[in-house]
Amino acid sequence: MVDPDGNMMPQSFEPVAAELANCQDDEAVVAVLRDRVFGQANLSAQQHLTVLIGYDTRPSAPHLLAAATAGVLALKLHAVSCGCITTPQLHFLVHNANHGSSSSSDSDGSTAPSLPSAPASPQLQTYFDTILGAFVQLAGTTASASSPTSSSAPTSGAAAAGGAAATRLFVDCANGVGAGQLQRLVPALQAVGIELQLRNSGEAAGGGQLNHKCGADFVQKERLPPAGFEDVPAGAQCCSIDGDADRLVYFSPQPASGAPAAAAATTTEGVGASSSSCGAGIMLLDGDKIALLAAVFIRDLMAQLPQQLLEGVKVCCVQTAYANGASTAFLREVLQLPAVCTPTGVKYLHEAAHEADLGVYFESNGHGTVLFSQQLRRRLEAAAELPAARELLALSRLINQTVGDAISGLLLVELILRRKGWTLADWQALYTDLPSRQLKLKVADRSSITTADAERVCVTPAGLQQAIDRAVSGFPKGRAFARPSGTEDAVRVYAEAATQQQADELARAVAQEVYDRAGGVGPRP
Ligand SMILES: CC(=O)N[C@H]1[C@@H](OP(=O)(O)O)O[C@H](CO)[C@@H](O)[C@@H]1O
Repeated sequence: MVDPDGNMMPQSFEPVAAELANCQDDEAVVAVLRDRVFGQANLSAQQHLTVLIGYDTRPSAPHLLAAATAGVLALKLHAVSCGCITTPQLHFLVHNANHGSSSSSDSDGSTAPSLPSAPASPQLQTYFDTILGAFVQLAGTTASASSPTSSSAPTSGAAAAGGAAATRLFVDCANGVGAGQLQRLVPALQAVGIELQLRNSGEAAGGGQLNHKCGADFVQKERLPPAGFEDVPAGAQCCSIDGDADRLVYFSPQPASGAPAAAAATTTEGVGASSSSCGAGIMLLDGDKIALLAAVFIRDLMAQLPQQLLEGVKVCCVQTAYANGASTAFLREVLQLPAVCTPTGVKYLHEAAHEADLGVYFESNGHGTVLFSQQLRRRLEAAAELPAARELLALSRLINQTVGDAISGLLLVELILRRKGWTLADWQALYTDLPSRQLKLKVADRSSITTADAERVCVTPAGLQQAIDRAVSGFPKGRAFARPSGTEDAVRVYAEAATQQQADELARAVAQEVYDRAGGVGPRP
């Protein structure tokens, strides 16, 4: 079962959803929710339950808001409207309502720059205060020791806190709900030396279309600058969020005549196993690169703590099979961190990251966050006289603890680049991606393909995995897998190899095996 965002619902909810689908009228729906959903909350009085409701900028929002509110009131529960907000902000507010505020009050006293005139609800204000307060604390405490951030496109704007040069960041908002929230941050970020230039804010004549030729998924899959970036200079610092602002990738447009950034693999998807190259476009810093940037920063902070404080503390980085092999090798061999692989879908990554005390998780498409366990936070709080302990705690406030969040992710990346004095090219040079290729094709019934080992091995149809293994063995540094999409009627193929041409060839060879053995539909790849 898939939710509107395309994510699989928790299995425990599937029987409830089936019961709801069978309800004949509203009363029956209310009864199922009361008995099967809120009953599980194990609360003595349902009046204590408050339901937080947010909405986005789509035309369906007023209708859905009215329906959801009516449903909550029918259950005689308290409804709180959180306004037009991003998905991760709503997660944050629910978490805060349950666990009490983890606002910037336990910081080192740095105060967040005040927000602009745009009124935020008190709950939302807590969100902004928390992440901005943490940013200021982390940027300020070592401002004198760290090199100034040197953006490839420096501005003459306000000087950053601590005297660093300002960074101009072009943000592709995917014409989604994140635009308005980032707009609120513009003056506050200007005060700390980040000049946001928002594009695709949904304000173009007629309103830009959500995620159309823009957004994190477009940029990551097509390796092209989004629409609306035609005038952005080559080498500029840019990022792209998606429509509901839970994914983030960074990129830098490359000169039209120049080759694509050496490290960037070209990846294009297309039904029918199209493998056309996008050509030179951008230097991409995807979710893998964000995860590794965070991991490097965290490892450096942890290295400043006494060994005994970290005794038994489990740190891990969670990826999926789509993570570039070079990122996994860097994690294991250079950072000496365990890399865990889960099936595709953030619910799996989130769960695996929760098992560690400090779990960094990101899908390559830019959806992810860093989770700190309660136990680790307590230990750090007890050692708060140590600057690195205070900074790790601040990091746990800067990064949304509930779900991937493009806004707090953006602050995380900007903070680390500033602290390290890195440009995007420096960050890209952390490791060199193996060239890769993604394809997708249609088969008669994609459920005929079943997988194991975090989707890296095909169990059925019989013989497919052996055929993939044979294809892979012909390519140096070759790796490939095929899996049925959870959100589209397609089978996705991923391949990487020593050269782009080989990655393309391997992907096509695997797509052909899938086509032949799993009932391909349409032209053979
Ligand atoms: C290769 C890829 O990007 N897959 C995406 C996509 O899932 P598929 O199961 O591959 O269709 O949508 C999911 C939901 O948004 C996201 O979590 C996942 O990363």
